[in-house]
Amino acid sequence: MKKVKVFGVWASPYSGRVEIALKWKGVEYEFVEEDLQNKSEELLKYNPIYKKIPVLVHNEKAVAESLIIMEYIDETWKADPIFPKDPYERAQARFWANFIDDNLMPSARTALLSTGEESEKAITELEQLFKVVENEIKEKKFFGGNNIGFLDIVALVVAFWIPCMQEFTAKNILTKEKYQLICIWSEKLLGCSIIKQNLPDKEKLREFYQTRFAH
Ligand SMILES: N[C@@H](CCC(=O)N[C@@H](CS)C(=O)NCC(=O)O)C(=O)O
Repeated sequence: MKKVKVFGVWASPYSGRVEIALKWKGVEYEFVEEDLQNKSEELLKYNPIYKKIPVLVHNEKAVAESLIIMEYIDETWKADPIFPKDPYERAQARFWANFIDDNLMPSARTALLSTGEESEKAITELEQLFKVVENEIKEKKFFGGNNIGFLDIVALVVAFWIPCMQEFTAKNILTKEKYQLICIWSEKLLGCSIIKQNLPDKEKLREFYQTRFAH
C-alpha cells in the first residue's frame, strides 16, 4: 500500500492542485476517487469537520483543505520547493491564494452556473476581480516571478477551469481583449508539461458539468 493517499474528485480544481503539487515533487501516491453524493466512510473519518475533498493521508495522518495540504507537501518533501523562500513573498503568495479561493472562485461559480440577475451581478463582480488579478500579474512571467510556484498552481482554476466553464456555458467573461496579461500567463502555465499532463480531459469535464449542474 502506498503511504500517501489523496481523496479527491478527478474534476475538482481543489484536488487537481494537490495532485500537481505531489507530481511536482515526484511523490508517489494513490488517488481515491470520491462520490460526493455518497461520501465514503474513510472521507468522513479523515475530514470529519468539513467532509470535503481533497484530503491527503500520509502515514495514516490526514490533512484537509487544499492550501494547507500544499504547504504540508512543500514542508514534507523539500526538493523543488513550490513556495517562495522569502517570508514576505511567502506571505504574499498565501494572501493571493486566499483571494482566489475566497473571492474569485465563489464569484466565478455564481457567474457561470447561475442564471438571470444573480449571474449578471456576479459577472460584474468577477470582472472587477479579474482586473485585480491582471494588475497583480503585471509583467511577471508567472505569479511568483520567473518560475511556476504555489500561487500559479492555485490559480490554475483561472487558467483552466474557468475558461472551460465559460466555453461550456457560452458566457464570455475572461477574454484576451479584456485581460491580456491573464491570458498570456495562462498560456505559459498550460504549456508546462507537469501541468498539461495532469489536467482533466476537457470533453469529460464538459459531460461532468452538464450532468452535475444541469438547470
Ligand atoms: N476550501 C476547500 C474547498 C474544497 C471543496 O469545496 N471541495 C468540494 C468539491 S470541489 C467538496 O468536497 N464538496 C463536498 C461538500 O461540500 O459536501 C479546499 O480548498 O480544499
